[in-house]
Amino acid sequence: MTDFTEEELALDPGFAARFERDKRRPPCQLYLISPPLIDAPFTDRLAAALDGGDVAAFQLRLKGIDDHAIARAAEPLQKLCADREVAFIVNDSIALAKRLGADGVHLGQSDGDPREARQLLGPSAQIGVTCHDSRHLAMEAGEAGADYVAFGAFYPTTTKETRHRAEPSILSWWVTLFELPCVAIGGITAANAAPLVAAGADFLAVSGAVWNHAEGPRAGVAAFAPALARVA
Ligand SMILES: Cc1ncc(COP(=O)(O)OP(=O)(O)O)c(N)n1
Ligand SMILES: Cc1nc(C(=O)O)sc1CCOP(=O)(O)O
Ligand SMILES: [Mg+2]
Repeated sequence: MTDFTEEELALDPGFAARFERDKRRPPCQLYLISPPLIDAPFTDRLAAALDGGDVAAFQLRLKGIDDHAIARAAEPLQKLCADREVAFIVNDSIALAKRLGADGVHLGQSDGDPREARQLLGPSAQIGVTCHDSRHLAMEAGEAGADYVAFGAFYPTTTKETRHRAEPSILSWWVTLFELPCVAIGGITAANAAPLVAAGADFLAVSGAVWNHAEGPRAGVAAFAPALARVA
């Protein structure tokens, strides 16, 4: 443990703990979620978003269309992600993630068992699990072999109807106790992201703030850069 002066600790008692935590964890990164519906030019929009700054992962989250249509839409997007070394994650379906040879799958609480996903997708697949605002669900997901746990929604969102509201304290609780990465999701924008980063989020999962940015998706990603720098 680094030594801090009494003055430093009196000014901010949490500083030493955050300093040690942040030394252990890589900087917070963006995890981009697709809009629920896309059209053909979306590949160009994704390319523009990836030009805007570092994106660790892209999740294909299409709603209301069947797996064949998702598979067709996925092809150019998956190639683009591979070219840019961005992890390509499929939402909801273990079977579709397997069929596409995706880098991973994101599972909601009723989308399937992380153990089953591990068996089918193998040891290198990234398996994420929605845990809402529940410490219990997050510990269960960790025990089931998830590669990350996702908490949310932190803010109001128009991308999805949400029934759970999470507070930044669940992130700081998680990162104090566990090494497994945590994702924050729900209504996150460049303007409201700072408390989530300060609380220890390893990834910010973002959709609307990028795709609906007034100056386009490239600017949408670029806008997050200042917020992603963790300030102790
Ligand atoms: C990173 C991330 N976190 C949470 C979710 C939400 O998953 P789920 O609860 O299954 O809801 P849908 O996205 O399927 O509507 C997510 N997709 N990604
Ligand atoms: C897909 C999703 N899951 C959530 C959860 O709380 O589990 S919130 C959400 C929507 C994320 O999109 P945006 O960044 O536009 O709010
Ligand atoms: Mg789901």
